[in-house]
Parts: sequence; C-alpha cells; structure tokens
Amino acid sequence: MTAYTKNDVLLQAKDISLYYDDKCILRNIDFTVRDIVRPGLQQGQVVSLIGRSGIGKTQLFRVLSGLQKPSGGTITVRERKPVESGNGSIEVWRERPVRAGDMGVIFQNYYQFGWRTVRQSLLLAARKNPALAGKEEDAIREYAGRFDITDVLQRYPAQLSGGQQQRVSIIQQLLKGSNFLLLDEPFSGLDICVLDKVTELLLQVSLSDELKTLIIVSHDIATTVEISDTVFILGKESGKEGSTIIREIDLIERGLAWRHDLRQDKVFVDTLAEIKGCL
Ligand SMILES: Nc1ncnc2c1ncn2[C@@H]1O[C@H](COP(=O)(O)OP(=O)(O)OP(=O)(O)O)[C@@H](O)[C@H]1O
Repeated sequence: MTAYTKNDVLLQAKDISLYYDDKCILRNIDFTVRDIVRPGLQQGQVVSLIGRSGIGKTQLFRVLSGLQKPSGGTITVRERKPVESGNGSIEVWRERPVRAGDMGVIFQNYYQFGWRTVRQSLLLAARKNPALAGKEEDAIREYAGRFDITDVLQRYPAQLSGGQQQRVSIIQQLLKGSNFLLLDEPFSGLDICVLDKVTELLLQVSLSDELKTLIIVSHDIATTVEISDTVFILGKESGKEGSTIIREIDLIERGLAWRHDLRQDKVFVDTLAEIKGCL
C-alpha cells in the first residue's frame, strides 16, 4: 500500500444536530476531513456520504453547504492564509467557522445561467477569485483543455450535454477557488463514457496538490466508493431518533484509494457488500 499520513484538519463537523419542529432528523454527527501527505504529493480527501433513501443525506448536505443552519453543533474549516512577515509573505494555518460561500456546491441539476455562454459563466466565476486576477482567461483555457470542454466555450447551457454541463459546473467552482466541493448525485443520468470522464476528472481534482476536499452524496455506491478514500454511512441506531454516522470506512487502509482498477478487486467487492449490509 502507498505510504501516507493524514495531517492537518481541513474540515471538522462536531455534534451536528438538525430538528424540524420536534422531529429529530440528524443527531450527534461528527466527522473530520484532513489533508493527506504522500510521497511528492499533498492532497485533500474525497469522502462519500452514503445511506438509504430518506435517511438525511440531503439534509446533511444542506447543513454542510450553509444552506441549512443546524439546530446544534459546529462546522469549522482550516485554511492557509498568507500573512506579511519581515521577510515577505508566509502562509499560516487558520481555523474558523465555516461561512456561506466556503463550499462550492455542485447540484444534481447543474444550473447555469441560460443567457450566458459557457465562457462568460466561467469568466464570472474566475473574477471572484483574487488569486486569478489578470490571469482569468489563461485559467479558463487551462481548465477547458484539461477537462475537454474547449469546443463548447462559446455555447449556451441548453446546447450542452449533461456531462458537459456537469464539467462546466465543476470547473466553475474550481475557478472560484473553492477548496471544498460538495457534489450532489454527480453520477446520475450519465452514460458510461461520460461517467468515466467525470470520475477521472474528480480523481484529477482530488490529486491536484491544491488540498481540494470533495464530499459526495450519491446513490451510486460503486462509483462513489471507486473515487473516495473514506465512506461515512448515515443510519439509525436502534431506539434512537434521528440519523447519525453509524460507520466510517477507511478505504486507504484497505488499499482501495487512488486506483483505477478496482471493480474486479475482491476487497472492493466485499466492501460494497459490507456497505449495502449497513443500509
Ligand atoms: N422541511 C422539512 N420538514 C420536515 N421534515 C423534513 C423536511 N425536509 C426533509 N425532511 C425529512 O428529513 C428526512 C431526511 O430527508 P433527506 O431528503 O435528507 O433524505 P435523503 O437521505 O437525502 O433521501 P433520498 O436518498 O431519498 O434523497 C426525511 O424523513 C424527510 O421527510
């Protein structure tokens, strides 16, 4: 197995609860996402939230994205911040509560402004990122080339396929500079060729040495597990109201992370059966 260490906390959810009136939906949700250091590479994590229908995945997704205020608990992020020192600018780590806008949310129906071309939408996103000032066009060209959408930059969203729209949405969030990407059902409705392209893209993003964290909610357990390094299973504990994380599976320890050839691997197949058994 590849040598690695899990280092600093990038995101921490502590004791999250969510009630609607007196109905408990989420209870005591705790999890931590760290940066991972491997030989020659520092990267964020790819974690998946899996659970049966109605268990609360969307609600947890909404809480993480800042769309829904939790009834209790905290979510903190750690980020690298440049500060001026006597010898110029250095980077320090800073921990703070999550803010609206920290998370780049990529919804299932990849909503784009219909009256803007892809290029115009991407330019708007790039202009929100101070790190790209003056280099917006270069960054768009680079991402478009890397993710195979150069041909559609002058098109309008209605003229794109589902897979192209999805890649545009992901690039939009990357251009904005989001370090945390929350993806809701990123694999649904894609044919097998596009599905491969999208999983490859997400793998590339996670391995990009920019500490991007991906949090994926999906019903497609096999594809999600294929690109994740950690699975959190949301479920109910007997006699208790509300859903919580009933199981965390470390796919790195099982030798299942950062690989392309998993489908036939017995450990992968057994892990899928284990996850299904928990639902
Ligand atoms: N506004 C609301 N008021 C009260 N209960 C709600 C509200 N929104 C969702 N719920 C309840 O919260 C629970 C979790 O719903 P959620 O949509 O998060 O499930 P899910 O795991 O995403 O399901 P699916 O996989 O089917 O999309 C459900 O029991 C649902 O009925």
